[in-house]
Amino acid sequence: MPTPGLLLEADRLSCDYAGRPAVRELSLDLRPGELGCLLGPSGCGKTTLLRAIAGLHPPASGALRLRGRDALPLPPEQRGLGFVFQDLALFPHLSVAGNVGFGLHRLQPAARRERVAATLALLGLDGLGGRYPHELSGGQQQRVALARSLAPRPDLLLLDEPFSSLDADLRGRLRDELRILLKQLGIAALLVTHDQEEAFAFADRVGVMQGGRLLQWAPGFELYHRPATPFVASFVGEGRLLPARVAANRRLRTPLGELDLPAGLECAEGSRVQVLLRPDDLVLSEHEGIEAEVGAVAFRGAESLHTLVLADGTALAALFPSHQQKRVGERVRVRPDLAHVVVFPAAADG
Ligand SMILES: Nc1ncnc2c1ncn2[C@@H]1O[C@H](COP(=O)(O)OP(=O)(O)OP(=O)(O)O)[C@@H](O)[C@H]1O
Repeated sequence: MPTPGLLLEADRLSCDYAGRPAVRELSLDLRPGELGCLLGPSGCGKTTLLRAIAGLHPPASGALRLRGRDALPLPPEQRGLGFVFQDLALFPHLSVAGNVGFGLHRLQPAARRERVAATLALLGLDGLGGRYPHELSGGQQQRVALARSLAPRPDLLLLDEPFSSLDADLRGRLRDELRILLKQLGIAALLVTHDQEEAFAFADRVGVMQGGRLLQWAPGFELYHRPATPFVASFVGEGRLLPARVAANRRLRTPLGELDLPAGLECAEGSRVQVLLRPDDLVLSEHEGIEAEVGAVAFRGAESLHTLVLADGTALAALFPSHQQKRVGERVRVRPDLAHVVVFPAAADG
C-alpha cells in the first residue's frame, strides 16, 4: 500500500541477472526534496537498484511506487526522473545548449531557450552554451550533464557516481553546490557513491548495502553512532569491535575495563558480546585508564590516528589532536569515553 506523502517507495524489490540475485528484498523511501545516498562495497547492487528505479532493469519481484503510483509498468521516459551516470554520455555533436535543451522538446522554442539559459546560469555555465563537449574541462562537462538532467525540472534525480572522474577538490565543490541547488529547487535525489565523506556531506539519509541487501537507511549521524549491524559499524567510519562479556549489574567487562550495558538492551549475564569502539571514543588519561603501547601513528593534519596495543595484544585505533601526537613505542594511558555504547552479539566464529 502506498504511504501518503512519499515521492519514491521501493517495497521488497529484488533484481537479478539471469537468476543471479543482485538486489534482494530491498525497501526504502524518499520524501519530496529529500537527498538520499547509497553506499556499499563494489558489487553490492547499488547501480542495479538505481537502474531498476530508472526503468532500465526490470525487477524480478517487489513493488516500486513513484508519487504514490505503481511505476513498474512505466518506461523510463514516463517516470519523470532525471539521471546522471558516471560516463556522462553527453552528445558530442550537440553544443552545450543543445545538450541541455535535449529533453525539452515539449516546450515552445522561446520557453526552451529561456529554460536552457536559466539552467546554464544555475550551474555556472553562462556564456558556454555555444561550445561543444570536447571544448570543455572535465568539471564543466560534469556541470553540463547535471544541467541536462535538471533542465526538465524532474522531482527526482538519480546520480550514479557522477563526480568520480573529478579531482578531490573539484568533486567536493561540485557536490556542495549541487546539494544547495537541489535544496533550492526542491528536487529529491538518490546518489550512488563509494565515498563516505561524499555520502555524509550530500545526503539527508544514507543507505548501506551489502550483498544486495539494504542494512540500514538512516541519517549519517545515526549510521555512525547507532549502526544496525556489525557490517555497518565497520563499513561506516573507523572502529574496532572489542570482545566483551556481560557481568553482574548490567556491567560489561571489556579489555579496556568495565562499561555500562546500554539501557533497554537485554543480555544474559555471562553472555559474550562485541562492543564498538570508534577512534574518537578513546582519550588520553595520565592517571587512570589502561596502559597501551603506540604501535603506529598516521598524521592527518588536525588529528593523528594512533594504533594502540594493549598488554593482551588487543589493537585499538585512537584519534588524538595532532599536538598531542605520540611516538611509536611510547607507552600511554587511555580510557574509553563513549557517549553511547553500541553492543552486538558475539561473532559466531569468535
Ligand atoms: N549486466 C550485468 N550482467 C550480469 N551481472 C551483472 C551485470 N551488472 C551487474 N552485475 C552483477 O550484479 C551485482 C551487482 O552489481 P552492481 O553493478 O549493481 O553493483 P554496484 O554496487 O553498483 O557495484 P560498483 O560499486 O562496483 O559499481 C554484481 O555481482 C555484478 O557482478
